[in-house]
Amino acid sequence: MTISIEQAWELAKQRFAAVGVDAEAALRQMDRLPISMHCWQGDDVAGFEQAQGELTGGIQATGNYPGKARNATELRADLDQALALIPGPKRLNLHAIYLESDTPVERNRIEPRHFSNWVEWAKNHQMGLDFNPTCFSHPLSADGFTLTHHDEKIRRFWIEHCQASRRISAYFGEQLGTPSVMNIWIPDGMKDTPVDRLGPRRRLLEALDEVIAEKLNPAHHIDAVESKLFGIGAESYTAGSNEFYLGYATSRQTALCLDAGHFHPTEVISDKISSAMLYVPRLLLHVSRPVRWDSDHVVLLDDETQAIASEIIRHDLFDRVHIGLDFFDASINRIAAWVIGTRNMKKALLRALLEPTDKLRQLELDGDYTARLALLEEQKSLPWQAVWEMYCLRNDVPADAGWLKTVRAYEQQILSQR
Ligand SMILES: C[C@H](O)[C@H](O)[C@@H](O)C(=O)CO
Ligand SMILES: [Mn+2]
Repeated sequence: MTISIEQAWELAKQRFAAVGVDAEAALRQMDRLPISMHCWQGDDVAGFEQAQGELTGGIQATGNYPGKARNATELRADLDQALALIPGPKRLNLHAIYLESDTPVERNRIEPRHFSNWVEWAKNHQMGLDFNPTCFSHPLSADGFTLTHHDEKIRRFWIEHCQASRRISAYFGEQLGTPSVMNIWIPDGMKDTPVDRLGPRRRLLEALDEVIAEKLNPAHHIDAVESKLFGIGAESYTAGSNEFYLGYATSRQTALCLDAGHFHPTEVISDKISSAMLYVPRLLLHVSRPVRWDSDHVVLLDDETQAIASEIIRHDLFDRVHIGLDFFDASINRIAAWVIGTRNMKKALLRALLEPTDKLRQLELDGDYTARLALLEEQKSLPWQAVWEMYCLRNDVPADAGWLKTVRAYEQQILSQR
């Protein structure tokens, strides 16, 4: 006998109701939690500038799976495929190098019009856009410094690039009716032990203050800053460290971006959310999967992804935490990578929404840690998957691994011809 998605859902609803959880309410909450998908998974962070150079800045996309997007039209078509296989609200996160122009445009001269096709596309999808200045893969970042550069002319170029990026971000927000989160990440650092750790950080502080000086409508644009521990070729010193940006975001009240791959190997960002939230107005998450280093593997439904989701749900941080993804795997089908990682993030959110948190909280307050552990473990095997499948059904996307067939067909018809 085959049990239908509807039948399994009815049974699951009763199982969750028995532990005090309203599964229907959980599905309603899912619609309040968009995931910002990163465009750069589709082309290995190459972008569409006229003079394309190599990927620099201490980050790497490894693998050469065929079929990567070569222009914005192809990237949008690939995104369309991925989006159609992921349930619920999504956003798209763009980098400045994904501009469209017939003639070369210097990065400090980029304008909203270079992104108008993206805005039209987002309108058609009823999606918000997020943005990032691109402070890497450029001749003026070749020596490893951008906003911290000791050469005032080069520093000015990157300040202007970030200022121009903010105006594009505000244009996204104004056009789409939802604020664009603009994240600043710079690769600046040193391979070997520096003598002067303070100078670059002081210059970064001043440069960022200039970048964010222009007042923009917070309904259109949100500033975020992203720290990092080290990059390839910048192993000994990173100017934009965790302490630097926690201080910056706290003192300037910008959003703080926590990337899962940007800390020491045993540190987890799930444990940083509750601390940072006490000091900064908003968080941006770059959910990623570091394997031994900041390797940007596809997000799994693993303990840390679950812990991140649980933190957001348990503390009702829906409106203060922006969930973005940051992985780029070039060794597998790139559309499948988006689908797997984004569905996993959403599954983690749903599982968190199906947790009997009030009961667990009470047990903790009562000091009954035995029951807390017992319940936490038992609820892992409640039938959340039946709720997930109903969510997929209602959103008209494949409930199970059936989505892979669609990706394979697209690979055969489209990707293999590139
Ligand atoms: C391409 C992204 O902006 C980049 O991955 C950045 O967010 C980062 O995490 C660098 O390690
Ligand atoms: Mn990141």
